[in-house]
Amino acid sequence: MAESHAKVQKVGGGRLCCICNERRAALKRPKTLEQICRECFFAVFEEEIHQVIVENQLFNPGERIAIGASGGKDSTVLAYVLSELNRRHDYRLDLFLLSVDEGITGYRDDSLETVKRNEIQYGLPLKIVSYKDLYGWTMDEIVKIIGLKNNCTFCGVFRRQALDRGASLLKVDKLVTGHNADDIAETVLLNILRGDIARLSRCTAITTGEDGPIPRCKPFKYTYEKEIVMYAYFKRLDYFSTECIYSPNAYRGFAREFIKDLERIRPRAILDIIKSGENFRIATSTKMPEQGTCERCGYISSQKWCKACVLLEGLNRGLPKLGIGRTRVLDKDQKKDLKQSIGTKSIASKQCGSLDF
Ligand SMILES: Nc1ncnc2c1ncn2[C@@H]1O[C@H](COP(=O)(O)OP(=O)(O)OP(=O)(O)O)[C@@H](O)[C@H]1O
Repeated sequence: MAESHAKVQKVGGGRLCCICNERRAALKRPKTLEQICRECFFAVFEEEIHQVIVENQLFNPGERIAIGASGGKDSTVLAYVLSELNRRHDYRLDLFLLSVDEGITGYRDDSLETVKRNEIQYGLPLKIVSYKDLYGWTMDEIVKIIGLKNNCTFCGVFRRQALDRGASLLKVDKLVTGHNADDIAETVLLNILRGDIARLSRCTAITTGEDGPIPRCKPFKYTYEKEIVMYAYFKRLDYFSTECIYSPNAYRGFAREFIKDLERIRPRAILDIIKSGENFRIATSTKMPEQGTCERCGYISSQKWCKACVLLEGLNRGLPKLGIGRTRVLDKDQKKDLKQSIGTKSIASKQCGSLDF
């Protein structure tokens, strides 16, 4: 509701909450610009997420659910709110925290300490899987070789698979992540800017991977980042707020700033971009990649080898740019050898590994 529509009353110099009309307003809700009190903010924030869960039938009673927990604000609020809603509405879910340790000194080691505290605070069992154990490399080691420019490709591709592997170790039915409305609007824009039709057609789905090993859901699909921060602040949740030290992704940064500018002028812009993304119709003549399985590790892939295996092969052969479209670094024989083993003409990838949720 726009502020002009909200019934605004004042008491002793302060406005009354436009929802309960009893308590003093403590904040202006970023999504609607309503002046509301803290208690009503908690109630509407949680109720909207509950409605998204119910309307989209995200869970079934008795399911085991892993929460992708990075220690950051989004996944911390997700873990907290999901445990609350699970109790309040008797979802009957078995919740777990699942963290991926990418091996980034001074960043992930600190944020994992936060997740370990969350494990105790929320009473949710925690499983940690690491890049070092799964792939034999930490991100610190990869960055030493590849530099800062393309490291997000490695990290995004490896994390996606690591979360699936962790989820399968936990034997869960689904994995939920803290991707919020801002993240999704940003990804819609990036996929348009890159002309990535395949990703554009799936990036707004609230549940993905239903045909893969473990479906993924985004209960915060319509939740604004600013509201998540406010919720965490007012609830005094314990989360880690430092940005990744290896994340210079300038292109995504511009998209993010652009969306924040639009939001300042018109808060609904975020929801409208998501809606536009949902309503794109892909021409039937557009060729879409066919999903199969990686011949090497068995993970889902539209090529002979999955992206993680291609990147890993490059690292292990001392040719780290192999999977990021730098085939110029190879001589003729190496290129031929590579094509045979990977079974694809083009192994070029997108710059950012996190365009797929
Ligand atoms: N290392 C990790 N371990 C487990 N889950 C992760 C990890 N990194 C990201 N995720 C999951 O993916 C979601 C989106 O991650 P992203 O890197 O975009 O971080 P973010 O938007 O800052 O989220 P957060 O505030 O939770 O860190 C997170 O909310 C979380 O659910």
